[in-house]
Amino acid sequence: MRKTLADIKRMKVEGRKISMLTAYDASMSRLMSGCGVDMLLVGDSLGMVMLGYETTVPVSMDEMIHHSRAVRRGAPDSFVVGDMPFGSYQTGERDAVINGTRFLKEADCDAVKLEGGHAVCPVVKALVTAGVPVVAHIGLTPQTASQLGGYKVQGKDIEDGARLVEEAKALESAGAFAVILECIPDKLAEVITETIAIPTIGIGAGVYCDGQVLVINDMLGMFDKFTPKFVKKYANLAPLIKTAVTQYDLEVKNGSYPTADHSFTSDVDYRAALLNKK
Ligand SMILES: Nc1nc(=O)c2c([nH]1)NC[C@@H]1CN(c3ccc(C(=O)N[C@@H](CCC(=O)O)C(=O)O)cc3)CN21
Ligand SMILES: CC(C)C(=O)C(=O)O
Ligand SMILES: [Mg+2]
Repeated sequence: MRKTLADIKRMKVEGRKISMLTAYDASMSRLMSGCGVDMLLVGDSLGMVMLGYETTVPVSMDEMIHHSRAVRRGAPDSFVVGDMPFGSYQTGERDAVINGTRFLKEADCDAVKLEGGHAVCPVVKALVTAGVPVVAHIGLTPQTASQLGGYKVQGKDIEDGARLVEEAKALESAGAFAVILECIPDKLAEVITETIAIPTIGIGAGVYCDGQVLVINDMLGMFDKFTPKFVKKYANLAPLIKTAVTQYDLEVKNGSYPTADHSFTSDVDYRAALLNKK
């Protein structure tokens, strides 16, 4: 059964932790569905993880829709959140609603996510009014990381911490149903979590958040370009993948793959019939 918005919001009230992971394709979302994870996020991190871009900035709406549709096909019963890419909500409420509704109409997403604080509150309000549930995202906001001086921990002094608390409150008032807190000190995340009534979902924001999110390829140990401090590798697939691919290459080249076990047979004597040979 697909969770509802009310189910997610109720989890904070009842003190049950919310688990979220990214998913980018149908094979993975199919494997992940039924594991108990409350929400799948089709993150614009797919630009870096799946498409080889250096940042999330170049990711397009069409790329996000393409991957969101795949995730939905693999996990018809999961709560899926589509990450609005850079440029899809910065040009005004009208564009944000046009793009946000695309995630629901074309990819059957349950909600969208977008980055930013006070600046995006009018857009959050417009989306929610239009019927598009919104997850907010503050702290380290990768789409504007260049303005933050890179992928750096945010809210490290009291002034910046206070700003993040105010942003969280404003986003709640604007109608967001949850807030992602990325790369902020754990005790600041605790204060934000106690201050707002909607769930906080942390990534590099410590244990006091109402939920957690990670990039699936990071936690499976199959993304080795960089590893943020907050990543815990629940598996180490990279060496397994490399060993398997190396072994396949060896066996193809030495003729030990395929064997009869992996081949199809027929009683027809093809050599005699087609080549007139015995
Ligand atoms: N594979 C992957 N995982 C992610 O978590 C992720 C992406 N890609 N792409 C989009 C953003 C970028 N993210 C990042 C990337 C790097 C750091 C990082 O290296 N942070 C430093 C903090 C340094 C500091 O300020 O002390 C770290 O050491 O973790 C954090 C988040 C999170 N998102
Ligand atoms: C890291 C999460 C929160 C995200 O925005 C993404 O995967 O794009
Ligand atoms: Mg993102």
